[in-house]
Amino acid sequence: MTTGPVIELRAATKRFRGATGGVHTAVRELTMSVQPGEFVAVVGPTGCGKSTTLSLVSGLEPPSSGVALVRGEPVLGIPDGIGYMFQNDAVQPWRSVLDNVAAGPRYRGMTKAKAREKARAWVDKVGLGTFAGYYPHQLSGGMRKRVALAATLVNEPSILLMDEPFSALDVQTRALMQDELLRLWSGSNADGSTLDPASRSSVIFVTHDLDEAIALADKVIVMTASPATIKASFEVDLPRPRLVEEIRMTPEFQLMYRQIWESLREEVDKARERSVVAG
Ligand SMILES: Nc1ncnc2c1ncn2[C@@H]1O[C@H](COP(=O)(O)OP(=O)(O)OP(=O)(O)O)[C@@H](O)[C@H]1O
Repeated sequence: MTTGPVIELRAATKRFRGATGGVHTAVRELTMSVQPGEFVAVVGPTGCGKSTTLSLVSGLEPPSSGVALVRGEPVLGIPDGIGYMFQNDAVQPWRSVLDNVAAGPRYRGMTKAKAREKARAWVDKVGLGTFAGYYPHQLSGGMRKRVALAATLVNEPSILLMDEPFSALDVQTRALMQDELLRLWSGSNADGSTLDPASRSSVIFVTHDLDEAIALADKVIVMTASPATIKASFEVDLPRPRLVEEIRMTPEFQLMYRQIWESLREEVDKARERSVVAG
């Protein structure tokens, strides 16, 4: 049983060698941690190094210096129990909804019958019960996103890494998916009960959208313009369960928004100025 943070980056730096031989620092001396069951949103200007930060946690990229730890162990390769969701749907077009969701459990060695049974439950949970036999091209973008969410959550990840998963959706569908994510992450049941917070997945959710970050998260981390390091961290002291469209209307939300935007705006402006100079 892990007692400390589930995810920790300690002074993690990531440098990439560019195509022309130069070295680009994407992430600089970044220190952050995520506690068991904590939902952390990361916001920062375009291209600052948010995705690279996730790659350090997932083991897709080793740090150039500093350390990345998952459950107190240095990350060497992809740690167990990690689920991902990206902007792209990542659904398999040749598989039905049910078989897309069953693919993870099958890959992990479950029998076809068991995997489909488990997948069936998740397809129902994301509201696609009547579409289980459909193929991705027969679904809307929002429905494909539900498939991707079910296909990730069916594996019961203890760590969920999300890189702008809803940014391609229209505003209404996006709000529905945000509510759906919160409901499933908190383990809400029809009787109103929820999972003990420490048993929930630990989430890092990267987004450009400050509204989304505050509505979803327990903590919002603001990153600096490139290279990414932590500029500031804000605890989001808003009650749960939350409905994103409702929580956004509250004065507490709007106050938080103004405070965090103050911090983020400086970095967005820096990044814009640089892109004008570079352009
Ligand atoms: N594998 C790689 N090789 C070389 N450079 C890379 C690599 N991955 C990322 N970079 C560079 O690192 C910087 C940060 O990229 P990253 O994708 O982490 O930023 P981001 O904040 O997620 O961007 P966005 O907001 O646009 O999604 C960019 O300049 C990018 O070109």
